[in-house]
Amino acid sequence: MKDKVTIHTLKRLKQSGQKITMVTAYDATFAHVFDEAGADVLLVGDSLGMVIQGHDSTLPVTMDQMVYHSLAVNRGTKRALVVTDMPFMSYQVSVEEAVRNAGRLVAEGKAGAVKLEGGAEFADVISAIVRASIPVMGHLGLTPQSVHKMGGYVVQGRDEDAANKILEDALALERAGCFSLVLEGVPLELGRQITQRLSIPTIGIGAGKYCDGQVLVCYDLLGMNPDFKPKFVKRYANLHGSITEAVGAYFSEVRAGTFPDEEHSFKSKPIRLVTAPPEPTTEAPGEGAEKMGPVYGAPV
Ligand SMILES: Nc1nc(=O)c2c([nH]1)NC[C@@H]1CN(c3ccc(C(=O)N[C@@H](CCC(=O)O)C(=O)O)cc3)CN21
Ligand SMILES: CC(C)C(=O)C(=O)O
Ligand SMILES: [Mg+2]
Repeated sequence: MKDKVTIHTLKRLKQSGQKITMVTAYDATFAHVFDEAGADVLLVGDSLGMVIQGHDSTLPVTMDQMVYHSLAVNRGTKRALVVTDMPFMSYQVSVEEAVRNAGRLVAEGKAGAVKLEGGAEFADVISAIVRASIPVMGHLGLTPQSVHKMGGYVVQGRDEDAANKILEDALALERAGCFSLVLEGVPLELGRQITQRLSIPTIGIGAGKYCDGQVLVCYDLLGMNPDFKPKFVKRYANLHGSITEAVGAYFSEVRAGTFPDEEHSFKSKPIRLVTAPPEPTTEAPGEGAEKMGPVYGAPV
């Protein structure tokens, strides 16, 4: 087996100028495909609240759900580093709760690292988790758990003050002990400058080409949702189209009676079934007989 990716692998990739590949995964089957395809990092993103659960934000996602998906992704992964998002309210209340929850993701969910959103105001939380020997990935810029504070999913750091604040936060996260950080929804030039100023690798999503790596939500890059196409998403496949075609063909064949055919059916020697048909019932139909329909409820 190819060597497992660790936080040290990622630092070496930055130092040698090689890009880091990261994609979200939520289950073992997709994780296995992405791992074999060469992902360096698999992110069990709290975006699962939107793409798996159908919510309109990531806020309702719970710790138990992140543990469940993290374990599933872990089982499908051989080489990639599995990073699991800390969900909303699992690290904001107190340092103690944050360390305990990060510990659950690693101990119960078998994550190799955790990710949390926020800047300098979370430096104490991050250093406490790192002190517990749990690697932490930061996440700055467009931080979806702050959707109400941001007033929507809006690009961050467009003016000089906002850009400087994000750079300060990035430096604070590096000092606090993050091994890497996600930069989401910031202008290309800010992505470039932060990447240049940090010794830890930056992973961009809508943060331009100068980041040390890139991450996308797997369903976005695979083209699963024709109604979701923000500027930073590139579709490398049209799974929505392929799947619609595939299940459509299946439904047509079922309706036409051409599936299953002989090739997809089990054969045996000729068999004569000897079990007698049931005796006609003599009892009066009991309560609920009506609901059972004409076959069982039929008068005798
Ligand atoms: N499927 C999916 N992909 C994601 O990238 C993603 C999620 N879900 N859920 C969690 C967050 C939410 N994200 C989002 C959601 C919407 C936009 C969006 O609509 N952006 C517009 C407007 C940007 C602006 O006004 O500044 C765009 O065109 O990029 C961006 C990021 C990123 N994350
Ligand atoms: C988009 C990535 C960075 C993320 O945090 C998620 O998928 O939840
Ligand atoms: Mg997330």
